[in-house]
Amino acid sequence: MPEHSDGGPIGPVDASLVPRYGGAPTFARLPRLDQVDHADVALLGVPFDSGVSYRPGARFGPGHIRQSSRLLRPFDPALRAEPFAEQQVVDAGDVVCNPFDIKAAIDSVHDAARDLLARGTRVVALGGDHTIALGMLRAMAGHHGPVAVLHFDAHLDTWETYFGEPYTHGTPFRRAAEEGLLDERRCAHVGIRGPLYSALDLEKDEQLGFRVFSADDVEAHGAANVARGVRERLGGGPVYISIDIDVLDPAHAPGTGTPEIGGLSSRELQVILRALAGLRIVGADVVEVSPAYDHAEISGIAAANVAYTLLSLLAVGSRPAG
Ligand SMILES: N=C(N)NCCCC(=O)O
Ligand SMILES: [Zn+2]
Ligand SMILES: [Zn+2]
Repeated sequence: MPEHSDGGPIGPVDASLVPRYGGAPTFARLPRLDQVDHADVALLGVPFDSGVSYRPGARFGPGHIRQSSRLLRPFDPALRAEPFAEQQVVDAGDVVCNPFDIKAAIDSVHDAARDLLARGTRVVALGGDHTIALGMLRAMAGHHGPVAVLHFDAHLDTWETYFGEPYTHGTPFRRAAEEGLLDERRCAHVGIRGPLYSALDLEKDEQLGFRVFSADDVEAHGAANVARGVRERLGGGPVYISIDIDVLDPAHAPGTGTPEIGGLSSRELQVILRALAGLRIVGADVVEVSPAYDHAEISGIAAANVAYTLLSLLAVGSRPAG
């Protein structure tokens, strides 16, 4: 059982008392949702990858990210945060997603996130392929109204259809825009690169309300300057952060389904994420980790640490002002 610290949040199992390679397989060895009275934040596994266009396997992402989260420690020096002590964080287990019915799977993600939000619990989803962001965004907009999306990815994911199918991992943000879930004045992609289908892809993407901060922009201007531009774009309203692990260069995250060269380093991603402290983050996801293509847990550890930074940002953002 995880540690209770004098009536405050129940944190992870103490790694100085119980070896971190043993114990419960929850994210960071945190308590499960059913072990606490109230959760401020839940990690929610979404083992689903029926929306992929190339390499499969992201359905095994949640388990892999949890396994790779065992080395996380309680204090985040970069943000001067204690993400597990300042708020009650739990592992809410996995959504039951139908692998043969994509629409039904998106509904299941929506229902699970909606129910957590209704109980005052913010959600960080661990995918799964990028299709699942649509279910998350439906829940976010249902609760908060249209939200800004800050989307880290090599890919736009605003394409129209694949094989005539509207619900895939290359199309969630187009569907979300069509459904009115997004505040189109405040959305942005970070890390875009690689070949497109046509020059029109970028024009259509812009019409949906996205501003592109490309991987080349990060190289030319530096991560800190890009982060400043991103913050300006996002403004003060609710923000949903969606992180496709393929935003990282394949050297920094080989375990993914549609890798593209010339990506961000894990360091650059950390710099940009940490610069978001203080924004009104209402939810997030980390998607597209496909463990069969991973080596030495490189991608799993990147994803686990990115999720940790998201938890720190949520802790910092919910501190009383002043
Ligand atoms: N969401 C991710 N990772 N990839 C989308 C790529 C869609 C394509 O194959 O064109
Ligand atoms: Zn991608
Ligand atoms: Zn994606």
